Amino acid sequence: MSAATLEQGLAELGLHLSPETQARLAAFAALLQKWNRVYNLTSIRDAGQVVTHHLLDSLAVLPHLAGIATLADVGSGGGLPGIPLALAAPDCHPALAVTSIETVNKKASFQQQAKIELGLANFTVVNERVENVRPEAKFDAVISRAFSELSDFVGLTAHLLRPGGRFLAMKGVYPREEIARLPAGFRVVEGHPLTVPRLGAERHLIILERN
Ligand SMILES: C[S@@+](CC[C@H](N)C(=O)[O-])C[C@H]1O[C@@H](n2cnc3c(N)ncnc32)[C@H](O)[C@@H]1O
Repeated sequence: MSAATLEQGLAELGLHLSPETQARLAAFAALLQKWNRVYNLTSIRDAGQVVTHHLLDSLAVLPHLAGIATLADVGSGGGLPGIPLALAAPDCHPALAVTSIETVNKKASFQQQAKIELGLANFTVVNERVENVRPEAKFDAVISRAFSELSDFVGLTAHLLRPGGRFLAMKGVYPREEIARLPAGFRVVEGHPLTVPRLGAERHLIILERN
């Protein structure tokens, strides 16, 4: 993994993370690559692409998390975007706690191992189908990347949100057709184009609320 690519990418995102946090992000990337061989966590195997497609892509949403203290990452796979967000939070969003929900046991086990190895106090793993999760306290927001189309995302996760909570959907091209298929009771309140350094692909963060 190129530490310089990460450092430069973070600067382009306007994120000021300490050298220690950057080292922990690099350590997570190394864990992901190491365990990918066994657990098949991601199709991305190139070290540089792990930085752009996983670390920087996940962290690009950070400026849009203002006011959110509890965040559920649904269908998190190898811990994306949840683990990079939890790693960066102490430097730029100290109130943030991330709960990661993943149904596949081996992926959740990887995340638990990463939590232990990286000492992630603000990160919790739940190995369960999201529809079966009944949190003690509902979340300020739920986020997902590459999980499902918008209508399924809101349908499967609405029970996790506190009143006034928000759905954050990380998407590629602006998902006009998915928005048109949203069920009644949900609306898009913000749509942000995201520029992820060196990714070379469109990204959008779509923010939704209940009506
Ligand atoms: C395409 S992967 C995306 C993983 C990660 N978010 C990323 O961007 O790399 C979708 C993940 O959602 C998980 N998943 C699918 N249905 C789920 C459900 N009902 N509850 C929890 N996780 C689910 C799958 O096991 C898979 O790991």
